[in-house]
Amino acid sequence: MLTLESATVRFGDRAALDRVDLEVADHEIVCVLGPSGSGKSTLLRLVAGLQEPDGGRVLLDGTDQDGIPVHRRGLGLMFQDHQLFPHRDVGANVAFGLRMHGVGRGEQDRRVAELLDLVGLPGAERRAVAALSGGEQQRVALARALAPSPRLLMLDEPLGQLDRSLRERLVVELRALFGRLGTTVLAVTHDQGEAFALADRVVVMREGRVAQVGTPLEVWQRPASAFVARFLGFDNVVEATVEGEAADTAWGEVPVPAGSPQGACDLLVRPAGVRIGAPEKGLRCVVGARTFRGSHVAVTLHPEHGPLLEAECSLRGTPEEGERVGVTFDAPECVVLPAVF
Ligand SMILES: Nc1ncnc2c1ncn2[C@@H]1O[C@H](COP(=O)(O)OP(=O)(O)OP(=O)(O)O)[C@@H](O)[C@H]1O
Repeated sequence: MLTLESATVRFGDRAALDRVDLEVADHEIVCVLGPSGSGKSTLLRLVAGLQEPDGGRVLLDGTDQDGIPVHRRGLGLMFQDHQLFPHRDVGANVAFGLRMHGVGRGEQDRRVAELLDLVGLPGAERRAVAALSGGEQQRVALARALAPSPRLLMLDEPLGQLDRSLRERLVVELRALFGRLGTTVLAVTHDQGEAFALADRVVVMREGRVAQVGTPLEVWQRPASAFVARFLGFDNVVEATVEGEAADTAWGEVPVPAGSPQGACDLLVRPAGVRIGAPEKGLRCVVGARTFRGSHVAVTLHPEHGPLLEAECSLRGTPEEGERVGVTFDAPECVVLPAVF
């Protein structure tokens, strides 16, 4: 469906996109993630035709899009700078793209009603946009983007302005809706929870390049680098030298799974793999801050040597702040990361 071949965009002497290759298959939901300034919006704008490439190609269904304007690319855009028309009602907003395509009035009305049903706002045609909640406005914007049946739907921070609980609910609804409609989606978000819940595949960007592509599970289980691991919120990352099934680190020797790459690397220890026990066994630590996270408690540990460690404790098994403990590590939760980009 969508192919980027060595896509490059420069602003001055800085590459906002640097030889990016990417494939999005029919019916696939791909989310682009990355820190601020990593090139996510530039990628979206390039595919939309709002940004000229300085190198490489954008192909849609095998056709080079060079010189094809935005409105001829057959895309649905739900961008932050494409807000709803505040003085038109919901129906007129949703019908906008259909009118542009010269769809007749009767067909417009039928399609608008169908889309409002789909996004969970049945019968909302005559409501004023200004009187809708943030979540409802987001659904109207989505219905408007979907109305002309785009071959590719592009979303820029689709749920950005909504509060967390609404986002979590909508993201599940969106995934189900796209699955039902068979919509191909390319979305950009800086919220990894949102990306992981929505996407079939995620693309993690760093400084204009792709740092990792994979299913949410693959990326979560096997971050490709220390950068990706840290971006996902894992802080227990240290330099290490692996020999056999042991890694030599600033925390001392840490066991790693059989078959791990050998030699100099970065090592990720997931918080669930940090086992807290009696002070006489393992790495001596003092318990620091404890943060309640709903299903568990995140505990910061100050080791006698090496950087701070985060441990995941059950609600009942959390040690007291200031307590002296001993830490051992679980090999299955230790991931050897290639020491590259
Ligand atoms: N029109 C422009 N002129 C000059 N530099 C630009 C322009 N647009 C983007 N950039 C630069 O290109 C880089 C990538 O920007 P981009 O907006 O694509 O990042 P992003 O990942 O979407 O960030 P954010 O999450 O903050 O929106 C940044 O360094 C940015 O400053």
